[in-house]
Amino acid sequence: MCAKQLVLKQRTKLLEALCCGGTAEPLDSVLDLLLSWDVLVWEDYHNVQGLNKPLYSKTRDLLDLVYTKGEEACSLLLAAFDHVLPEAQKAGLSFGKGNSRQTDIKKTPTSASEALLIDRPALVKKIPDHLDEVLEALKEAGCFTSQDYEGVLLQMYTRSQKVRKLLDQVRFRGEGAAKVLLQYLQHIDSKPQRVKEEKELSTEYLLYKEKLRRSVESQSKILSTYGETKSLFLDDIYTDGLLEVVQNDKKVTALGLQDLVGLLGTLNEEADTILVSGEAGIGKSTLLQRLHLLWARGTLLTDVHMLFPFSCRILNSEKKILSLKELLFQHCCWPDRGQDEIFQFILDYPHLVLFTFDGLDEFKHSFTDEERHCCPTQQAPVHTVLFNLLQGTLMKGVKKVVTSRPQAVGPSLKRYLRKEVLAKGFSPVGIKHFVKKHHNEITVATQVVESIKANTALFGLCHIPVFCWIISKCYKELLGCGEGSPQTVTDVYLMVLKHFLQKQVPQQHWTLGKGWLQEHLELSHFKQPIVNHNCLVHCMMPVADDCNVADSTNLQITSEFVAGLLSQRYRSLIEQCCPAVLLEKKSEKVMKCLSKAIQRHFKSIPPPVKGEKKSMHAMPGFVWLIKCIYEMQENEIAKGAVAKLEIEHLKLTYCNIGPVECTALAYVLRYLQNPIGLELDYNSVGDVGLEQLLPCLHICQALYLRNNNISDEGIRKLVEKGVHCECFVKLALFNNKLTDECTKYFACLLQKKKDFVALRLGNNKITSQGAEKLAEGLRYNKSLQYLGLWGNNIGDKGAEALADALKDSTTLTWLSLADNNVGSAGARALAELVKKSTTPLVLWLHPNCIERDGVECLIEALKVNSTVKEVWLRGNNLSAEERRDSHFKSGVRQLKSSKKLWMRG
Ligand SMILES: Nc1ncnc2c1ncn2[C@@H]1O[C@H](COP(=O)(O)OP(=O)(O)OP(=O)(O)O)[C@@H](O)[C@H]1O
Repeated sequence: MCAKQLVLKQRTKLLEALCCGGTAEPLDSVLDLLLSWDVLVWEDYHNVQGLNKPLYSKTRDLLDLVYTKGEEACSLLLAAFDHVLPEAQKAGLSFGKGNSRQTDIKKTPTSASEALLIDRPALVKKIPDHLDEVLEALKEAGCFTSQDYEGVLLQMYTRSQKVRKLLDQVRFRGEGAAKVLLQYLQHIDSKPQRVKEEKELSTEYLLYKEKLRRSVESQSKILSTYGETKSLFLDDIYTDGLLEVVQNDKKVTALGLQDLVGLLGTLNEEADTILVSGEAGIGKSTLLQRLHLLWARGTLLTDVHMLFPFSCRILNSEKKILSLKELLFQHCCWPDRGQDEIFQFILDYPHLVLFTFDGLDEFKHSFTDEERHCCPTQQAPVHTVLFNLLQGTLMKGVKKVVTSRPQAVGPSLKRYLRKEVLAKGFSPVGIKHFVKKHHNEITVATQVVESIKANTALFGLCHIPVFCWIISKCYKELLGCGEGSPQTVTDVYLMVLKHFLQKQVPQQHWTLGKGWLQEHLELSHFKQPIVNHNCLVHCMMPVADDCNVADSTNLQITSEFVAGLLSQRYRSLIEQCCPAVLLEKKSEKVMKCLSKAIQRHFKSIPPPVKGEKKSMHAMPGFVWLIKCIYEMQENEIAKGAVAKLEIEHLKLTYCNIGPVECTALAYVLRYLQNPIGLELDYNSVGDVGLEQLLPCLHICQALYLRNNNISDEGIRKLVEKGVHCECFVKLALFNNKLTDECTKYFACLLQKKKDFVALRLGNNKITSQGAEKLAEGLRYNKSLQYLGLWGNNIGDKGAEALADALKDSTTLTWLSLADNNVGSAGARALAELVKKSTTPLVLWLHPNCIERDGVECLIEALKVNSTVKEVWLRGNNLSAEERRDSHFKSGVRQLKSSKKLWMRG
């Protein structure tokens, strides 16, 4: 389709993509590019910008104007959109072939004004850091009046808008002004930007900075825990948790606290807001507190001069309208003198300032970008100020870190995020460190660690720091309970209850069984019953009514607990608040609700496309339902909920599944009647979660665990069980933490399971040694169809070993050794495999370092064997000359046209 047609056909989508953020920045950036590429002349630009035109009208006018300019202009317009829009907003749009050649070649300017026009997109990025000095230079040279000067600095403009105003004004002032600006910019290039030296800064500023640091330090030194009287110093207890970012290519990368504000994981360079998201109790507030403390001590974020910490819960109580200036000074730290000067520093050096907002999920207003507010000294309701800060309409350039539970962050906020950091709680080593820090006595710490490790369900729970804290706090109950250690969240909550009750009663009552708890609940140490029977079933109503429970984390947490309390195990505990018969009824009702809700989920699956499996993609709330069932610990309920379900594939990608969720899933899914493919890609299963999944491995025909932080140890346990599971035949482990160590387990799996079909191990750290080990297992296997090792480093030796082991295979149809450092020696060995293959094999060898002789061997092999389907060789080591060689070309041409060979040249 030609560019004009693309613009016309996608008009609505283009309009929406450019304007949906509500800010003029994307449109302005497109206009900059079009001016620079000569698609628009100055007059066009002013016509589009118009006076007081709404954003949508401006964009419509631009689309109309460029459309009338013809095919080439439309092609460049699409290229500009492609350039400006963030990836998330490009979905569903086609930008055609683009006009990349033209956009890459810069015209040679014939005047200073033209040079500024051609470089406009780059200047808009560069000048903001030097705005004041550039303005001074223009004023000094007599090119700008005071009015011009002030007109550029109006507070309603963002930083890049100020630069555009400056450039427009320079153009208006003529060639002389343009020359002065160009000269000054050349001068800037040779000297790095610097903040005023500390000694040049006023005493007021320095005193304030010190006061702010001291205030932040004293606020963050002590960990605020639930109802503790004793102070707990953050330094004594802080344990590093796991942090991850999802990059643009969907790759998950681990992150340290020092990288939180850095470039790693940036998705949208224009945005300033960094989100730290994670489930309840995963440690978001504690992480922020640590960040504050380290900044205040000058050991982290050393380039940040001022850090302003906010709590969204406290902001809720702000009823007055107030300006940003008032918000900063009244809520964080009051300047004793020089308010204006200090605030001016913040405005002048936004990149040296950081705002943090803890607990956005607790803020009573939901995020919206409908109300604009961009003036830092103008008053507005606190939610308007906060939302405009997060969007970047207000104080563009100041980095903001905001924490929230995931449910509270919708798509409207996501589009303003610079990056999203996922807090994933403690690693197994982290759990050990935390417990050791918590207990001074090493013997107690060791006992607690041992008893956590001995119970895998509890071990899973402890990766959530708040549970780790509870367990450590209630260690006496854990170690001396005599009724088995906690398995469910309900068990843990009741343990806390015992802990508090125990503090109120004399020492002789220290046998802490369930009976003890019941006795004390009945003795009514509390004036009111702990649980009101009306609230019990009420909590479960959203399930019955099919409301969107996924929106409310607190409701989810409460109803999990309620489900646990209503189970057979604990019902007796609450008999005092409700007659037994009624309780029985309520419990039955809850069970029905859960079972029905699961059925409803499955009924919503559309009928499978012919030839495809009946697949269900879990809706929000599915995992929570499973967790409620787990809390009840009654096999019959789990069985009743899933036994009759007919699905072949269950997709739970990006569902925030960690070890706790794995325990619940395995508990319920083990009752499925027919084997399924269980897809858990892009979660945080880890080795602990993988172990938790083992009880349901017998119903897994396929297990997909891409991007899940799994290491060799996890694989050891998986294979130990997997070899005995009859229907388990496919495994995908792309992008985990696997090394050569795991290949001996896979070799054993392949050797013992004669029907294993697919093994995908791409993007791990397997070398030639691992490949050789794997080959030992492959020699015995007569069933494998798919073997994926893309993005490892098996080299020639590994390729030779695999080719040799697979040469007699009658089943292999896909082998990926793409990006594995394979050279010609490996290619020659693989050519033998290609020659002998009796299957429609597809072989991926792109990109590697195969040279001409290796490629020729593969081509010869392909000519000999017509059953082989495809060989991919793009991105290997052939020079342009070799590719042009006529003999070589004729060999390739025929294979390429029959689509058997994929290579360039
Ligand atoms: N990194 C850590 N080191 C030591 N203890 C931690 C850490 N993270 C969390 N904790 C413990 O877990 C408790 C809960 O953590 P925190 O309040 O930070 O979680 P959160 O994710 O902010 O929870 P919510 O979403 O409920 O606000 C803390 O009070 C502390 O006892």
